[in-house]
Amino acid sequence: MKYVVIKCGGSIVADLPDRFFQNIVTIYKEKNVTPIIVHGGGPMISSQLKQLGVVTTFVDGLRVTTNEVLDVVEMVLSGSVNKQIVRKMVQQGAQAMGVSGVDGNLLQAIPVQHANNIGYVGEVTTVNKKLLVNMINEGYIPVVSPLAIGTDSQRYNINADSAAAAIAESLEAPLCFISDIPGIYIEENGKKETLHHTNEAQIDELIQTKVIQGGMIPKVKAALQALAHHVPEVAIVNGTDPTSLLDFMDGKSVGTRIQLKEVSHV
Ligand SMILES: Nc1ncnc2c1ncn2[C@@H]1O[C@H](COP(=O)(O)OP(=O)(O)O)[C@@H](O)[C@H]1O
Ligand SMILES: CC(=O)N[C@@H](CCC(=O)OP(=O)(O)O)C(=O)O
Repeated sequence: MKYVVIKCGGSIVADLPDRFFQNIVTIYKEKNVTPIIVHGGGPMISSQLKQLGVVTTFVDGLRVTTNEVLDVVEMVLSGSVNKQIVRKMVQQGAQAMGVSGVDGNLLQAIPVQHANNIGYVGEVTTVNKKLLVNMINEGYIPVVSPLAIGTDSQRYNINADSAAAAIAESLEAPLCFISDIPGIYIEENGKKETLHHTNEAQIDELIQTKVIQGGMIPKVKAALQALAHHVPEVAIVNGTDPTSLLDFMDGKSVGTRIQLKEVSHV
């Protein structure tokens, strides 16, 4: 069976047009490729924390996660955002099933290694592929929220880009990041340009020079990690562009394609 992992960023989820969800159904029903949706929800978590008067901070694009923060992360991601996406898919005539990475041990994690103490932030060690495949065989499109469980039953907050990469690795499936930008920007002669292709060496340089910042850091790191572990293709595309996802599926030039090594594109 052919799969594609579609990661919907929290920056764009609320603005994704019906057409985007129709395109996912087209991929499933007409192209015979099974989509697995993984979503974020960073801005929604931040706004809920703000309403509760909890200060939130990020280190290298990862949210410092105390137990108090973790409660809100789980409520927002596995509750409202996950169900919003499931409903959108159902509206387009698909059977979708929302699960958190905690359910059925879908995502198992250990604490992320970081120089600072960033709390209950995890990195995925195991994906329960059998559970995903069972859901798919029953005719459901999985919609996954990025929490995970540890061997000690501790919950972990997982950056959604890295959760999507781990799932793509386990299925050896292409990975498409849906975001609020048309791809990775660079500055050329004082003008913002979108890179059509990039690779590990250039990404390292763009992080060093702070051209790539914030939430883009875990995204490109997840992309490179996935490519190093049998994921055949990765791109970052804009979710409001009506054809970007279908163009990605058709191998057309869209957004920023990421490769490990520089390849000539003439
Ligand atoms: N070089 C860059 N090119 C494009 N976006 C960048 C770059 N550096 C930082 N960003 C930021 O990364 C954001 C996308 O990452 P993130 O906020 O985590 O979104 P998502 O919701 O897709 O996970 C963009 O909205 C932009 O503000
Ligand atoms: C550890 C960590 O940072 N987790 C993220 C999980 C959500 C996420 O990644 O959402 P986006 O895809 O919208 O960025 C967070 O708490 O914001």
